Amino acid sequence: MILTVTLNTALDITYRVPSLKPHASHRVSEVTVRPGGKGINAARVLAALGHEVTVTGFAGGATGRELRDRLASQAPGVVDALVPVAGATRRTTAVVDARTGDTTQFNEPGPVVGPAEWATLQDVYKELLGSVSAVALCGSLPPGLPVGAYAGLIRTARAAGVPVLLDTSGEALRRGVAARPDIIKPNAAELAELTGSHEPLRAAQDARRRGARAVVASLGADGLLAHTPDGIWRAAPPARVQGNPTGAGDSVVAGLLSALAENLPWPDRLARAAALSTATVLSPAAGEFDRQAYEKLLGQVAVTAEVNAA
Ligand SMILES: O=P(O)(O)OC[C@@]1(O)O[C@H](CO)[C@@H](O)[C@@H]1O
Repeated sequence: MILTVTLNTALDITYRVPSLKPHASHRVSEVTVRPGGKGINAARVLAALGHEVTVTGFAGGATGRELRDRLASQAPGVVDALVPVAGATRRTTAVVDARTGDTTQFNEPGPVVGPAEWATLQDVYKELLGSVSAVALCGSLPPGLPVGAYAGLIRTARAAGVPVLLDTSGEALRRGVAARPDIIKPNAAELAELTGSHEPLRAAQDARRRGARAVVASLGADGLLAHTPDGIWRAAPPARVQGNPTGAGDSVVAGLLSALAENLPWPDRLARAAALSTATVLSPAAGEFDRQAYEKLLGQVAVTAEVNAA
């Protein structure tokens, strides 16, 4: 069983408009609503790959109810261990410009989580850790939670002997890295913010020095860069694809955990993660991927070892 934690879950709304223009009124040609937030997206991909997966995090209000209903109906195989909160789960809106293919994202802050709710979440998490082989901690923190929330969850996972992956940003990432997670999965901007370096290889090395055991950086169309105790690799998909990139990073997380659960070596983990990520861009909504494209891409991702010159 794999566990994903999304402290700031979201009802994900995707609007498709013919052409997005600031200051203009738009007719939305297509609306997609999905249970979301980064860990929930990763869990949906893991379940589609055939893994047993449980999600925890917070859900509250009418949006939280809708999220849970949709999880039951749209995410078969994902076990719901979400913790109720008094505040309402946020909505996040992605607007896809059909002309350019560009996506613009609006993320609400999320409900204020109180100390008693946070304590309940930590109890549920500790109990779940007893029956999982790996855990991913994903996304932003809702207001009210301590900025070291993920760092605490990482320490708990380490004490339980469960491999832990962290995918967050800003100060939560900085504190989390210091708690020594097994893997972090920043994008280029998050890695640069953490380390002050815009050179991904140097930045990944620095992030490891700060405490991450392995770093897998998602570099958009340039694919993945992995800096690990076993070596350094780049994984590049065969070509740049057009589509909705929302959730592409969550599919990297799913690919890494899926291959970790099967005990695959790093190059195979990276090939799976890069293929899933690209296949997610080709599907209309986060948490979903084009299976045919994924299977084709798996054999086409180029994974190359890099010599560490630093
Ligand atoms: O505010 P966060 O937690 O950083 O990001 C939230 C979010 O934009 O990330 C996912 C795509 O990765 C969406 O499903 C979700 O709504």
